[in-house]
Amino acid sequence: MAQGSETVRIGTRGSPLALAQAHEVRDRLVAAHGMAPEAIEIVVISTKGDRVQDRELKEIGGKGLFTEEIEAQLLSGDIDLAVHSSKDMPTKLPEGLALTAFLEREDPRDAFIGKAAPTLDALPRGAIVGTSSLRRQALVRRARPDVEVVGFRGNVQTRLKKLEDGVAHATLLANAGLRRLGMADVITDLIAMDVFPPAPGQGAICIEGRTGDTRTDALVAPLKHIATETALTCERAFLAALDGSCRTPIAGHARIDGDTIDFFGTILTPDGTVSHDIASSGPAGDPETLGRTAGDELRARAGAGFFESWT
Ligand SMILES: NCc1[nH]cc(CCC(=O)O)c1CC(=O)O
Repeated sequence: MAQGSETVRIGTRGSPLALAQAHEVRDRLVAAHGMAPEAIEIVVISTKGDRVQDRELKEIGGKGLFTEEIEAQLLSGDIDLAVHSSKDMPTKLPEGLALTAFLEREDPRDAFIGKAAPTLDALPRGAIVGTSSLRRQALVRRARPDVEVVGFRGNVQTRLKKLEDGVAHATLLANAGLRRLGMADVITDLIAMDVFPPAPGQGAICIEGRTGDTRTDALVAPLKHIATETALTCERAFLAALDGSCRTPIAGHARIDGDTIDFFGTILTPDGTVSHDIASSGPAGDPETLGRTAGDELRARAGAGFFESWT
């Protein structure tokens, strides 16, 4: 392990959600291996995405906004593994790193947190919905072209505070994240996935490690959930085929049913007026092909102009 010591060092961002996830991984490692909790150290690493709070994420751009500094410490050996939300992970990782485990996915749905009304459907005309996610902005506009969407950055707590302060009448957050924070009581509705398909990877915690690091691979092996890994491989192949950047609203979700993967994907224009959907199924043994094929097909159907019209 790092620096020749026996201690396992877990790198994470410092947001309350990231810390909750890192602690969950620590607890599971302790339980799986009967380790002493002190043998696992949680190392908080500040990323560019955490530091820049005054601009929209799509303006700062670039992939790996929340991962670069963490990955540098993985490569240098300062940490042994990193815990992430799969949803925040770029499709391409630096040479020498890999996603070595996916924990069992929790509910992938988006939660609606409404002050003016309990559901998106019930919001009055002209109500303000705060969300900085391009996917959620586009999906809200598709479902409710008569409401106003405003950017809403910051961590989960910051966004809920803005809602309390009356900056918006409603917001949307991942159910899984709110549950991990013990904050599910703020939810007023869970939105059906056909109206509001989740982001690829939503609800699944993943572990990033060094390729070929057999010691950490063995350590995380008991935490692996194979159906989640299969689903995530499919969703990430879909995203990669679309060259998903921070600027394109993309939703995608794979579900494993026995030997079959059922995949559903959507791309939208940011204003929600144009969207393309795909539903396809394939063998669980080849999630990569299913995801990539779905992405290629949506890309072809949308046409090049679709992606260039707003970037
Ligand atoms: N970009 C922030 C982020 N990354 C992952 C989650 C939720 C937890 C998850 O999807 O596992 C969130 C917050 C949110 O979208 O509400």
